[in-house]
Amino acid sequence: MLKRKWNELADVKEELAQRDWFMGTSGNLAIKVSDHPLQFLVTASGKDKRKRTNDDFLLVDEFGRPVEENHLRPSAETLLHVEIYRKTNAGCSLHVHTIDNNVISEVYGDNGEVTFKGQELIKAFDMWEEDAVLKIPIIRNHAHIPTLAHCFGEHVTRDSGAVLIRNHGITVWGRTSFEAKKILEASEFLFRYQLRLLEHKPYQLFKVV
Ligand SMILES: CSC[C@@H](O)[C@@H](O)C(=O)COP(=O)(O)O
Ligand SMILES: [Zn+2]
Repeated sequence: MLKRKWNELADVKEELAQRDWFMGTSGNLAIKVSDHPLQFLVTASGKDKRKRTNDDFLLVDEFGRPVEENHLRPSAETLLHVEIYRKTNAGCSLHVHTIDNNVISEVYGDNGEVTFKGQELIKAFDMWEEDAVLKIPIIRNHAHIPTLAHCFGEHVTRDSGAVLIRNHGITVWGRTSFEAKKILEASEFLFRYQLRLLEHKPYQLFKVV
């Protein structure tokens, strides 16, 4: 089981690396391994996530503490992943920094959310109605990680979702790694679309959905 989950997360990491979504060692990923006790694999802190090595992940418990002591440190943002696995049935959570998600978080940060409507790709969030509105919350980038995790956790109410951290990045989660990756890719598509749209229609910034 552990080996299978390890390889699954390593494959996701490789795909996201191919998209160049781990600039400057940023980003962290996690995958649940067991519910009782709650344990998940998380990326080791500060690594170049474009490389595939035997030190890429370590197993942590429900508090984000390593299950076995070794030379690896869990991601500095492990507590955000803890929020997800404690509160939902999610199986995988992904955090990346991209230019697009950072710019969107700054442009819409004062609103506390960015909304999308009338876009085919919001179906990736399981929203199928024609007039559905997707809201992605934007939270402050608290340097104190327990505070950041607490603010983040207030938006973790479903088994899949996405939260932007202002001028930092996005964290998404899903029941499976497939779903988490789908939500991440759809979010980045929507962000790039919105930024491109603003180049052509700057007044769209003030449009209320
Ligand atoms: C220099 S990368 C930025 C980090 O502070 C952090 O935001 C991040 O995403 C990666 O931290 P990590 O501890 O490697 O998981
Ligand atoms: Zn980060």
